[in-house]
Amino acid sequence: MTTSAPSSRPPRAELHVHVEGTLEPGLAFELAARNGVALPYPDPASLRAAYDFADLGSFLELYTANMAVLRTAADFADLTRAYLTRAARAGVRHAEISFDPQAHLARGVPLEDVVGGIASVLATSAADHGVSTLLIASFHRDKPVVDALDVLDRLLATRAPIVGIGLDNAEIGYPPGLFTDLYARAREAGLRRTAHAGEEGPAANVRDALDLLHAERIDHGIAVVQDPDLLTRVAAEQVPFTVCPVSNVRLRAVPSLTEHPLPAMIEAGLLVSINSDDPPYFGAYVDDVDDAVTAALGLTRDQRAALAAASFQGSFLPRDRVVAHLADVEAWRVAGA
Ligand code: HPA
Ligand SMILES: [Zn+2]
Repeated sequence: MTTSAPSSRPPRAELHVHVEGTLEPGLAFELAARNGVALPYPDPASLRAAYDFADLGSFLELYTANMAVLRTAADFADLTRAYLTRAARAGVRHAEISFDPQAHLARGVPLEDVVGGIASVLATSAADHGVSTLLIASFHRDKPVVDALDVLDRLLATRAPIVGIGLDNAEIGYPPGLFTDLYARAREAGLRRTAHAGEEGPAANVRDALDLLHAERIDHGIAVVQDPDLLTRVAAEQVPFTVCPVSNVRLRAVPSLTEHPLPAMIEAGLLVSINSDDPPYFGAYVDDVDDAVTAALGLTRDQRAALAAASFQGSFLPRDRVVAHLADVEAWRVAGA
């Protein structure tokens, strides 16, 4: 009888990944050639070498510039497919994928092509990749709320297959309170709600995302450790936090993985998962993130299983699906015990 070795990584959900941020330099060059777009780098290796960031702003500049190669529904489909292929290898069983509709509208790419291209691949992701998927429309904090409201209305009018909304881009100077109308409208429309908060900004942004936006989940949220009262509250409420430790180091929100607040968040009893954010830009898909934090922080198998379990518990999946995934995580945990 043969027994297969226990998988080295747990099954997990990825809850914090921007589809535009999954653009590999090789695919960027392929799409550039296909669309007759010139990239200001001679080859993929030179582009990858530019993935060295001083802060969130310098990352957003390159991330936004590279979107120039995404022109057609087929481009968005290819991008999404490439991510799912790699995510499946990382042990991802469920992915909640964000996209930035405003970034593409600003470049004159029709909303239908963006949503249609991504959704065409997500529709069969479980069969094709063994990864179930949900789509999140993420709005830009540094653009006016009326702009976001207009795009949300268009997404609703066209019955875009989105499960919820998010909030991303620059954080400093753009507090959650600017987007109360957007989140109220999404809530009325029955959409789920997540928001980037406390990435570069203060813990108050996490509190405001919860209290003013009624966000159900917080993306990043690492600043929460600076506010003991808030930390106690989010632990009691089991608010999901989608933490991206490698992203935080690469964008210099945190000096190093060993100094990352992830252990403090775990210690406080938060419902915290680990995620990739923008994998090629930060040199790590979620399996690489798992390996890196495990090595840097000395995580135990039980702690890694708890992070994977939290990824399903923090998802927007129905309860019965969460329970089924939790059984798989538990099987992984005991297989290595
Ligand atoms: O981590 C992020 N923060 C803000 N905006 C973003 N857009 C892509 N990734 C991010
Ligand atoms: Zn993000």
